Amino acid sequence: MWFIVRQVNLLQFVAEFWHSGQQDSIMSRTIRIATRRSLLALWQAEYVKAELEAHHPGIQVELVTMVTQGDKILDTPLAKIGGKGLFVKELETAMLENRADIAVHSMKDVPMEFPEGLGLAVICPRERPTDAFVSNHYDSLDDLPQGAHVGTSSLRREVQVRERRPDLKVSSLRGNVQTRLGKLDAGEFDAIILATAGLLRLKLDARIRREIPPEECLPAGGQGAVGIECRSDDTELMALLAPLHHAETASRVLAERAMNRRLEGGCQVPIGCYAELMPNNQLWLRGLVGLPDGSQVLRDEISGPTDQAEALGITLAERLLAAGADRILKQVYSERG
Ligand SMILES: NCc1[nH]cc(CCC(=O)O)c1CC(=O)O
Repeated sequence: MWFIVRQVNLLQFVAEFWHSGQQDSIMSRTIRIATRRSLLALWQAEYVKAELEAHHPGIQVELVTMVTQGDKILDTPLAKIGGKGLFVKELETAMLENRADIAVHSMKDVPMEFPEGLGLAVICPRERPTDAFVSNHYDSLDDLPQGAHVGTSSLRREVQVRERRPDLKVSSLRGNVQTRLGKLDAGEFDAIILATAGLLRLKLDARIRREIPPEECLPAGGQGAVGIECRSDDTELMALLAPLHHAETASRVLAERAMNRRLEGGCQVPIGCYAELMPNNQLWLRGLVGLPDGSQVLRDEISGPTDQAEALGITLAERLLAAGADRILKQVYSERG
């Protein structure tokens, strides 16, 4: 997390550099965006392309599309294939080999550590961070009949669904957003849970039966936020990216990722965390760790100054660990291999 902090300071520097009238040579360069080919990944890359073009008229931006391990392995639950960064490694290699300049990521899929030579330059404004209940027949989890079948790709959602409704059958649902909706429509599930942000970005708002509030389903760290990774030595590029950075979102995601990192969790673990900005520069962070069957769920929360986002995340993680999160996570990892 120190990396973000360092990069944000660096951003201040490059913003000044930018305004000091050095932009002419920069405008002639082409920015290559490495991206996966899923519609959601392409939406995010196109969003960054459009933002760069709006801030820097005349600049050239290209998409370089690629397929990642995470796109290839579709028949195994994410928790089993594990491997942090399943969706990012190929994009990172492309940047390190100078076949691309930036990669655009959903922050919830970005591993905590970056390879030598790469770092997170920018976090863009957050879309809605919640999960969405999607069904062709029912309005909400509470509305589902006894024993109904729910599909979800994440242990975090499974914990919270089973805690609320131990009678429901929850199974793994993999694939991109369209694939998952297709499985629902084919009748494989009575309902599925997806990130609201993905549905909104793909103009699938009509599929959302209910936006689940964080009290009922605490989101994953970084959910709904898009981040931009680039080579750490490319200060010229960072100057161009600087206007896309959103400090409020960055503070929230910093706290969430600090908690995840201290718990050694990623997107594929039964951990929820969600930070909100409150009046007087306060940050409110909530965290959750649980067993996928919902039989044990730990929750805690913390508030403090926004400029201590990272420390708040670490403290909350340590409180959860002291309350037994360690034991819960060990049990989950040993069961899921
Ligand atoms: N794990 C896949 C993933 N990564 C990011 C999003 C949605 C958009 C976001 O959180 O920014 C999704 C789809 C989902 O969980 O339904």
